[in-house]
Amino acid sequence: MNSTPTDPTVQPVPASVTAQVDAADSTLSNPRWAVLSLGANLGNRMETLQGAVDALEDTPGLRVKAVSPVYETEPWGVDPSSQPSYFNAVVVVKTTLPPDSLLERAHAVEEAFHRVRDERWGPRTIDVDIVSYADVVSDDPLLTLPHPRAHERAFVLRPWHDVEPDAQLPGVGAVAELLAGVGEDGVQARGDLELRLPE
Ligand SMILES: Nc1ncnc2c1ncn2[C@@H]1O[C@H](COP(=O)(O)OP(=O)(O)OP(=O)(O)O)[C@@H](O)[C@H]1O
Ligand SMILES: Nc1nc2c(c(=O)[nH]1)N=C(CO)CN2
Repeated sequence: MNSTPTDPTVQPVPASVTAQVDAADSTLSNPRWAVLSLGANLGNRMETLQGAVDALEDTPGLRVKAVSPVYETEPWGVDPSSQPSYFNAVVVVKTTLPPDSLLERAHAVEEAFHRVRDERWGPRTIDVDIVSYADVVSDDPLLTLPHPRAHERAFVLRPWHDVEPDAQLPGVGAVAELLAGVGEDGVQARGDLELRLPE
């Protein structure tokens, strides 16, 4: 049976769908580098951080390429005596997931470790934030890139600098310079602890 352009069953594909599929196709054939920040200040912090690294590596379309040293850090953004200290680290990944799927996966990892969201900057078993995704800059509140507070957080910049000394926070500046600007108070290297890079 012939279908002609006037066939009412052949609907044009909306431009927004075409754009989304094209974007997904180009991401699939072109893996991107992304940097994720991990933080934990409830429960067994090391076990949870390692579990999060392993869960990320178990994600189809995502490979963990580098894992930073672990830092014990004062809670940032709140009275530091009001919460337990955090363990923080960053991971550098290469991924064919587009940014929104990477965020979904980050949230799934948080849920797997029973993260509860009640108060802003409240204590948590695990927090997985997307610090940067390739050179993408976006002010979408659902996924702001780079992370809107990464440049003021030594608990992100210090471990990132360890694994990528020449890194740039897209649209903001060199990680080394941002780190020099914020200083390293309240950020203590835990040389006695180490996260394993999945095999
Ligand atoms: N780069 C990003 N990484 C992770 N979440 C983001 C990002 N940009 C925007 N968000 C949005 O922020 C929401 C709240 O995130 P979350 O609960 O992790 O915040 P938080 O860790 O308490 O604070 P902060 O955002 O300051 O780290 C998420 O549901 C997500 O939609
Ligand atoms: N030290 C430290 N402080 C924080 C952290 C964190 O991971 N480490 N995460 C927060 C919300 O993302 C708020 N405050």
